[in-house]
Amino acid sequence: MNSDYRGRFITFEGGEGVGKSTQAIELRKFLEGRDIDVVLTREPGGSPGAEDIRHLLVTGGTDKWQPMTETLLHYAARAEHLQATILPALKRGAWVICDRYADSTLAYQGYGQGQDIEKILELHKLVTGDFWPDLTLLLDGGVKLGLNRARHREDLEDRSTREDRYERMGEEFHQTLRKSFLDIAKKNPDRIVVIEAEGGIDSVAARIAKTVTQRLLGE
Ligand SMILES: Nc1ncnc2c1ncn2[C@@H]1O[C@H](COP(=O)(O)OP(=O)(O)O)[C@@H](O)[C@H]1O
Ligand SMILES: Cc1cn([C@H]2C[C@H](O)[C@@H](COP(=O)(O)OP(=O)(O)O)O2)c(=O)[nH]c1=O
Repeated sequence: MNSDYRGRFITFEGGEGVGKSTQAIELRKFLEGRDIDVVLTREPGGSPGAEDIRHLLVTGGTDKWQPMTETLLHYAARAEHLQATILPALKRGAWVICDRYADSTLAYQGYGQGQDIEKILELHKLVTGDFWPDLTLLLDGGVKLGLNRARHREDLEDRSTREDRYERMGEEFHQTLRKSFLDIAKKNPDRIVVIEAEGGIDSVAARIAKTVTQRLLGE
């Protein structure tokens, strides 16, 4: 537990389109129903400066950045987001739900794009003071299911502003990601819980509510 703060820090992780944003909203409803003050945010982004950096990362050609540059951009965004949004909320006692955080850097830039995992962990210490969530919910489901859900969502968006740079990295990349997230979960069993992403929104939400109740509400 991050005992310096009264609030709790919960992150959602997993591949594209597995339902992270949907379930983050469901979890907010669940916690607010228990009179908990909730801040819902996302990475990359979540503060004005970090949202500017997000735009550089999620649009344009798939190979527009050197992998090291890409890692540093994610950490630049995270530094802004932590200081401007996450830490102030936790200090005042709110619970922060964040759609992606540092496990995404390990999976995408580390396992996916070949950056050295130990170097990313060093960078994490340097930038965040080794700040990790109290609980991470890893949504795990078939890659095709996620990419199809994500594409369906994007069909509804304006083509010129689509945030689909990572989705265009190909199915093999996303298969690697799924294995990477499961590997990261195995290495961090005290922090990360794997949640089955298949099934309707309500049944996934019920699995998550049960986990959060057991792990953080002490019931
Ligand atoms: N359990 C579910 N069953 C069917 N469709 C879902 C489910 N969860 C989310 N969706 C839909 O799939 C798409 C991607 O979900 P989203 O929450 O945006 O995923 P992510 O944040 O992981 O990319 C959205 O159109 C969403 O409405
Ligand atoms: C936080 C983070 C995200 N990403 C990528 C994963 C996502 O494809 C993209 C944008 O995140 P997001 O909007 O959450 O994507 P989606 O809803 O489709 O899952 O940024 C990284 O590569 N490294 C990181 O550290």
